[in-house]
Amino acid sequence: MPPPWPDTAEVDPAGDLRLAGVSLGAVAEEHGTPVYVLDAATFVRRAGAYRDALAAHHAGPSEVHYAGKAYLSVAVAQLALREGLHLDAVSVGEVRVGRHAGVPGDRIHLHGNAKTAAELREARRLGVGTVIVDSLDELRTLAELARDGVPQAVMLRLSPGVAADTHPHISTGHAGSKFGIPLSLLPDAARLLAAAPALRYVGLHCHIGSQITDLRPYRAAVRVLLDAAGDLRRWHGWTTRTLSPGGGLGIAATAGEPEPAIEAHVQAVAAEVAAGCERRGLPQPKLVLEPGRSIVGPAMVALYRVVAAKPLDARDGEATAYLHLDGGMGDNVRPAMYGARLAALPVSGTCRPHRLVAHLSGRYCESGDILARDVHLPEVRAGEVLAVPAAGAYTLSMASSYNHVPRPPVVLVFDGHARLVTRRESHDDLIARDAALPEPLAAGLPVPGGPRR
Ligand SMILES: Cc1ncc(COP(=O)(O)O)c(C=O)c1O
Ligand SMILES: N[C@@H](CCCC[NH3+])C(=O)O
Repeated sequence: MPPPWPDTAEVDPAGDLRLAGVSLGAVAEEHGTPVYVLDAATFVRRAGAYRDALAAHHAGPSEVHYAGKAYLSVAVAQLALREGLHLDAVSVGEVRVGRHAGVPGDRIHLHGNAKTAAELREARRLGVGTVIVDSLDELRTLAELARDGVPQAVMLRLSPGVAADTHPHISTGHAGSKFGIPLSLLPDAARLLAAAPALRYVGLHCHIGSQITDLRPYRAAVRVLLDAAGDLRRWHGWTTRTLSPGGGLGIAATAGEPEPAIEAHVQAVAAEVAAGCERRGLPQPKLVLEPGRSIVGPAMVALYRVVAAKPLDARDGEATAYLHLDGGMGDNVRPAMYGARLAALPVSGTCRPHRLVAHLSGRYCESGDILARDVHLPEVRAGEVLAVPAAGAYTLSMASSYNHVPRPPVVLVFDGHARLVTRRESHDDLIARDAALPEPLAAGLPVPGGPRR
């Protein structure tokens, strides 16, 4: 099937949807719904496309750092590692998943705009290789921590002042962004670094945003990084060994949406780095890219069961009905938060003619919990299972247990096999953190300072 479906998606002769040879209807029966299904082959092909394109188009060394914020689990960290990828972690929690999965500390970069001293200390204890510093205060904190005698490799995250055409919530490199060190503060950052002998400057980073389909802003961002590399060389004689223009490549989530090819993106970045270094007389750095969405997004399909089909009194847009699903904004907040558009098809009788236009409504107690509007579908009845493609990125990683609904499981499919790699959260998991009302209050004693009874 064409994108946005995963590489191995097909409709079998009985008219049922399969992934990696596994019936999605069978996955829904065995594991319940909602359930997320991860196609290993799609993940591996996309990870490999980055790795191979970088090797082909960049003259120096290169690394692909899988951005765990898009979606991270032990199995996914291991899959990324198996493909030779490194890990971009944005919290100690993500570092721990990586380390637990067997990712060596020196293959982990730690990002984040508000890392606390405690987090930085813990990251160092866990052996994190490079810290991507986001502010002058963080540089001071790190300099203090590195007085313990353990040197620390650092990259500076710059705020490049480059606007990317994407949703404002996921634009990160424009002037005024909360992320990165403003260019005007680069001299101060360099002075702090120079005064901290335990901090080792290795390079520069920026990230202009996410779900980006126009490649031009990447070129602009690379030029800003290379100008800064030239400044640091002039001021302090430093060599920028590593250059990372971040991640952010967009994907298609519905048929016909534009999706830039991974190789074209890598080639554009590498060409700008090569030409820019030559123009400035800088050595070719190690080039790092940090894709998240463009690797895992298209590799996952979410399965929901239709709980009720509710006809509308009057047409709403094109839709004549709501299909109430057993999931929604708790497992995929993207439509509510960014206006993301999603597609869907039934897993059985997938090729039936489209006779229905419906809104796919989530189960959460919010009017805004609509997963997709005006979706063209076959006549779907209550009880049927729908598959939503391109569901891998920023869905489960942003999931909540709103309404005390447990978060869904993940089933990995490969070569005719299906394996549960993350179990469903249970009601016991959700209750486990709660303590009962303290004894005196439970016994009805008055609360000091509270109203008299
Ligand atoms: C620093 C950094 N690197 C990489 C990424 C991954 O972005 P994406 O998942 O859009 O490729 C992000 C998220 O936007 C980020 O903030
Ligand atoms: N959560 C965002 C992406 C955030 C990128 C973080 N730097 C999304 O779903 O599109």
